[in-house]
Amino acid sequence: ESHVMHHRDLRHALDHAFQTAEGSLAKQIAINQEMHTTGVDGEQRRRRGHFINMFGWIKKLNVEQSKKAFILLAASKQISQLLGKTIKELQADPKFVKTWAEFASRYCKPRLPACDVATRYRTIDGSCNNIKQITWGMAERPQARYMPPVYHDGVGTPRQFSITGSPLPSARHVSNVLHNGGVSDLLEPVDSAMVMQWGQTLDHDMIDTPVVKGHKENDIQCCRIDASLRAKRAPCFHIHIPKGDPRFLSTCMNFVRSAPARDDFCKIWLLKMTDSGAFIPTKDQTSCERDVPSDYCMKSGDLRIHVVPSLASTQIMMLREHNRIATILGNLNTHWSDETVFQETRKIIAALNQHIASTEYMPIVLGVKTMSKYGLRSKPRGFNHVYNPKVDPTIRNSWGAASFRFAHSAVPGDIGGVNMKGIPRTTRLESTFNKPTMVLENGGRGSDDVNRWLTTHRGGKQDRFLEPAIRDFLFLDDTGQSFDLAALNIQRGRDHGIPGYNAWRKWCGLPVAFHFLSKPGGVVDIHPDAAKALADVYMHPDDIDLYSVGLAEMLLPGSRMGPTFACINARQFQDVKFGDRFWYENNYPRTGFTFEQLNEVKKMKLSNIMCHTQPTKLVARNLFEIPSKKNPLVECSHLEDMDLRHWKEHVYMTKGPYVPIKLLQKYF
Ligand code: HEM
Repeated sequence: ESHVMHHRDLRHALDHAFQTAEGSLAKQIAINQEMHTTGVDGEQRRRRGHFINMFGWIKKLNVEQSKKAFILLAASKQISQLLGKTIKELQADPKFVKTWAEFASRYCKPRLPACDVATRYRTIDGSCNNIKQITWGMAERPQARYMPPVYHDGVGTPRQFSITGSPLPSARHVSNVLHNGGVSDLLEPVDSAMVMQWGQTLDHDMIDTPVVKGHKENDIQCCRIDASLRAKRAPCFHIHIPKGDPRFLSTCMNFVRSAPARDDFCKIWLLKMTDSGAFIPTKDQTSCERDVPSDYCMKSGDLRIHVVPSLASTQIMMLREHNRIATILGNLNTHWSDETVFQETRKIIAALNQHIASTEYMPIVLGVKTMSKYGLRSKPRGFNHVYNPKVDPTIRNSWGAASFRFAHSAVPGDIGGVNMKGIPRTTRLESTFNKPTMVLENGGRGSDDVNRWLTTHRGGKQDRFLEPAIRDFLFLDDTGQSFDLAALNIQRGRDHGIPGYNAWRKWCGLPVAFHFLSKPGGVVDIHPDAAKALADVYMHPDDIDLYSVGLAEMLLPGSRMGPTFACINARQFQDVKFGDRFWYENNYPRTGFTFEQLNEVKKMKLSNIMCHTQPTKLVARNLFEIPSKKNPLVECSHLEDMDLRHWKEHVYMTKGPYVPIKLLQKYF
C-alpha cells in the first residue's frame, strides 16, 4: 500500500518519525548522563564498568555522529511501525526510499576527507587509500558486513529465539556448557604466548579503539534505512545469569558501537617516550589502575593498551623500534625534515607489521594451506604487486565480533616476566588487568621481562575453553564482580546481528548441518564431545552463535582454527591485503619501496625487533615457538639484519614532479 500512499501523508509520517526519534535521543542522553555519574550498574561497581566501557570509548569527535546515527535508527523503527511495514518492504519501495533519503540527508552527510592523492604516505586515518572510494578502510567508519544482519525485529534487537520458536540460550549458559575448562581433545601446541599476544596487538591495530557506542552516519543507511549498524538503545544489554551460577557476574554489557576500521596494520607509534623507553604518561590518568605511586597510565594511541601487561610490552617494543629506525634515518639523511624522517620510518614500521603478520604469525594461526588458498603468502624476495582497487578492505563485523576473537582461548591463566638472569616469575592474569605496574617496573624496563616471558612460555591451548582468568574473573573489582569474556563475545555477536552457524557454513562453501551428530548431514567439523555440548544448549544448528561454534570446530591441520573461522579470518586478511594501495610488496615507485629496500624489510623477523629494542643477548629465531632443539636460542649478533643504508636519499625520494590526479587514477 505504501507506494499508493499519498506523497503528503508519507512526508507527514516521516516528519513524525524523525520528531519522535529526536525526543528519544534527548531521553537517551539523560540516561547516559545518569550512567556516567553512577557507573554502568551502580556506584559501587563503577570501576569495572569503566574498563569494559573503554572497549567502547566515546571520543568527542564522534558524539555528534553517534547522535545522528541514533536518530536514524530510531526513526527507521518509528516509520516501520507507523506504516505497518517491515524494513525490507520499505526498502523495496523506490518512492519511499527517495523520500526517506531526503529526510535522512541532514543526519548523514559523511565528513569526507580532502585527499592529496599524490602523497607518498598513508594518511593517519587510512582515508584516501583507495583513490575512488576514499573512505574504504578509513578509521572511525562503520564496520561492513559479509552478510546481511539477523535481528529479532529485523532492525536492531538481538536474536532472541531459535528457528524452532523456543528462546535462545543465555550467553552465560552457553559459556558455562561450552567454554568452561574441561579436558581438551587437541594436541598441546608449541606456540609461545607471543602468538596469542601478537594476535591481540595486530587486532587492536586493525580495529582502532571503538569510539562510538551507536552507529555513525552511514550513507548506505541513509538511502536504504539499512539497520545493519546499530545504535545504543538502553544503558544495559542484560545477560541472563542461570540460577546457581557459581560466579557473581555482572549481567550488564555495554552496547555495540560501530567500531571504526583501519585498512592497514599501521598504528602511529608515538615518537615521544621516556628515557628508559616507555610510553609517556597520558593526560587521562583514568585509563588504568595505579597500584604503585610511580605508576602512570600510558599514552599510546590506543586506550586499551593497559588491558594486559603483555599488550603494553609488545607495543613498547614497536615504539622503541620506531625511534631506533628514525634515529638512523635522520643521521643518514641530515637534510630530511622531521616529517620525512617520521613518515619514512612509519612506512617501514607498517611494512614490518605486515611482513611479520604474513610470514610469521599467520602461518601458525591460519596455516600455510589456507594462506595459499587466499593469496596471503608474501614472496620471499622482491615485489608482489597485488593491489586491486575493487577490493574493500573495511573491517567486517563478523571478524571483529567473532572470528578474530578466536585466540581468547589461547590467553593463558598466568602472565609473567623473565629477568636478565633468565629467572622467571609468574602472576595470575586477573591480578594484572588494567594495571601498568609490571610494565613500568625499572622505569619501563619491566616490559623487557614480559617480552622475554612471552617468547619462552607457552600460551593457552587453542581449544573451545577459556581460562577462568577471563571467563570468570575479567576485570574483577573490589566488590567481587567481574565479566565473562566468552559470554560477552556471544552476546556481542547477537548485538551485532551476526548470523548463526549454517549461514556462515553456506557463505564459506562448507556443508551445512541439519543435526548435532558428527556425521554426514550433521556438524561434521565438530568433535562428538563438543557436538554434544552444543546439542545440550541449542535447539537447531542454524541457531548456534558463530563465536561458540567457531571455537568448537576442530582445528584444521597446521592451524589454530577450524574451517569456518579460517574462512572468515582469511577472507578479511585477503581484503586487507589486496585492498591496500600501500601494501608493502606493491610495486609503486612513489609510494612503495625500491627493490633493494623491500628485500631489506623481508630479511626481518620479530626476533630482530626484540634484539634491537631490549638488552636481550639470546633469542630464538622464531619467537612464536618456545625455544627447543628445533628452535634454539641464538646470539642476537648471529641474526641477519636489515641494512638501513638503502634509505640514504634515494632517487625515489626526489623523483618526479606532482602527478595529476587523472594520471594517477589511470595508473592505479
Ligand atoms: C590477553 C588477554 C585479552 C583480554 C583480557 C581481552 C579482552 C577483550 C575484551 C574485554 C574485549 C571486548 C569484549 C566486548 O565487550 O565485546 C575484547 C575484544 C576483542 N578481542 Fe580480546 N582480549 C585478549 C586477547 C585477545 C587476543 C589474543 C585476540 C586475538 C588474537 C583478541 C581479539 C579481540 C578482538 C578482535 C576483539 C574485538 C575488538 C573490537 O571490536 O574493537 N583478544 N577482548
